[in-house]
Amino acid sequence: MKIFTSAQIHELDKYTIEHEPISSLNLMERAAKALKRAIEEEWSNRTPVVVFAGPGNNGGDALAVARMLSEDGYDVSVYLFNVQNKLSADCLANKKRLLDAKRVKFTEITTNLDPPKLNAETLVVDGLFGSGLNKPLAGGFAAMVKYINQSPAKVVSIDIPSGLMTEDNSYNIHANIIRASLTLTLQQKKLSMLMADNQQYLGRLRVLDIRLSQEFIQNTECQCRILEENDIRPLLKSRSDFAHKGSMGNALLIAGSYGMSGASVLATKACLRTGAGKVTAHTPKRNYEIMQISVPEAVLQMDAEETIFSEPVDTEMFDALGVGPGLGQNETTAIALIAQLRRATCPLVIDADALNILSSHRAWMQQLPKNIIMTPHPKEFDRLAGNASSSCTERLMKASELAERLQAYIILKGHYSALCHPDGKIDFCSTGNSGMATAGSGDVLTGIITGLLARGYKQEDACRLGMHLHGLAGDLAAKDLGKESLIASDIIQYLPKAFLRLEE
Ligand SMILES: NC(=O)C1=CN([C@@H]2O[C@H](COP(=O)(O)OP(=O)(O)OC[C@H]3O[C@@H](n4cnc5c(N)ncnc54)[C@H](OP(=O)(O)O)[C@@H]3O)[C@@H](O)[C@H]2O)[C@@H](O)CC1
Ligand SMILES: Nc1ncnc2c1ncn2[C@@H]1O[C@H](COP(=O)(O)OP(=O)(O)O)[C@@H](O)[C@H]1O
Ligand SMILES: [K+]
Repeated sequence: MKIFTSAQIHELDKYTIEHEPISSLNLMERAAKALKRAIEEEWSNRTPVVVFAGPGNNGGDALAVARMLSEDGYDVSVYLFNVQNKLSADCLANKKRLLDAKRVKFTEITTNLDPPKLNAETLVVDGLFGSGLNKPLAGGFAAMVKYINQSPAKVVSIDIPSGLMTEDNSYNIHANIIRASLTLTLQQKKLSMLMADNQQYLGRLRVLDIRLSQEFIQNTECQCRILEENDIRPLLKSRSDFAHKGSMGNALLIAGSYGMSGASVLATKACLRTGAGKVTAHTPKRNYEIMQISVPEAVLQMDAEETIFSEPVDTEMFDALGVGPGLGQNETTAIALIAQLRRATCPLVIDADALNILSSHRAWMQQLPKNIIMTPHPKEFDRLAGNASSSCTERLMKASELAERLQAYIILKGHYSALCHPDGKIDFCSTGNSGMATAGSGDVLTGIITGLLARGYKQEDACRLGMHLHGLAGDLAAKDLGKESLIASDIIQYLPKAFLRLEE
């Protein structure tokens, strides 16, 4: 699914009107029908409805929805905000249709509003502003939003909670954004809807297909998209009948320190489960028995040190290197790590403590080879960037800039993990669930991506497929085991089923 900007959404709207062709008023009618249907699926016509409509097309949608709900027997009161005496053409047309229908209580607000009582039974339809919002809400609109938010009423937002920007909300006024129970967004999710810090406004999110031009959607380039199973399936490599372990990729993982051998166990197992022919784990001596017993399929390469990673190793015979999980941040390890990164001859994934080490030696970042893959979670990214971001969108934009500057692939992990490409594009992962918020999940991802690189996937495909498989395995595990009890090893255990699902 492509994520268009508000400017592109506007173009898409226009293109559909011109090329379907359909009048803009009929397109609004189509959107309103879809909205009305979705509302009726959740609330019966015994629910009193209060509609707040703004002056633009979001308000137009709301007025059309009000008319349709009233036709279906709902008791509807409408408040149309027209403080500048300027309504969009379709909003005005829908005001007329609504008044002609004569079924609703209608108030047009031109100065001050004496707000209606909103109780727990009331359903508020929020159609104040949609994708045309161009600055934070203030004045009477802000007061209205606060009034709605403080009421016990349920709120359904049309297209986007009023006050929330389609893209960046870093500088928005957060108290002046509607907190919806349900958001019915039109055609596609908006960028701001993927950010963790905006979830509080959205409530449940549903996307309604209003049949905007597929031709435009397919032919228009955009910076961001959500990867779906259809995008991922074609990436899968087949396995030749004549495959042997020497032809299926040779992976190296440098992971684990004393007390953190589990990280290397998880990464190594995940790497094996991803199909690599051979996996070598380089780890401190003291982890020998643990590794040997936990992952008998792996080849072990012991560090000279008992408890830490201390010396770079030759990577010439390997097809991929993953480094970082459970590595610790000892100064000796830091020096070994940077030497390792400099001399690595194969594709590289760096994660966890390897990223933390880079954060405390940021000058070294300039020496990183191109096309390196980094997999920070938000805190690791903030350390890497040198300062905390004020919002998730700001962090994402910084990650995208860093990926361009370093010519690297950066996976900013979370719900909707974001893969930032060296060319500025961003792919969001659609799989994964909150059950995966458990220690070790990230080590599993590092193992998976390293395994895919060893199997011969190009960096961008290894990242895309790796994120998707990781989340899908987590989703399949959660289906059987529930989210609460899920642990990182379960993700590994469900990797085979994730592959099977993609191969279906
Ligand atoms: N995309 C589609 O395919 C379809 C879209 N549809 C619907 O259209 C919606 C987009 O409609 P839209 O473009 O008219 O914008 P909308 O959000 O109603 O607001 C614009 C008005 O708000 C004003 N304004 C802005 N910020 C403000 C502020 N802070 N405080 C005060 N005023 C502010 C702005 O005034 P301006 O600043 O431009 O003078 C202008 O008057 C979209 O979300 C969806 O619901 C469907 O009908 C059909 C298919
Ligand atoms: N709520 C969630 N939804 C989807 N994926 C999640 C969620 N929470 C965590 N994950 C995934 O789990 C992994 C956690 O990684 P990380 O924080 O590095 O864990 P650790 O360092 O403990 O191994 C990431 O890939 C992340 O995308
Ligand atoms: K809205």
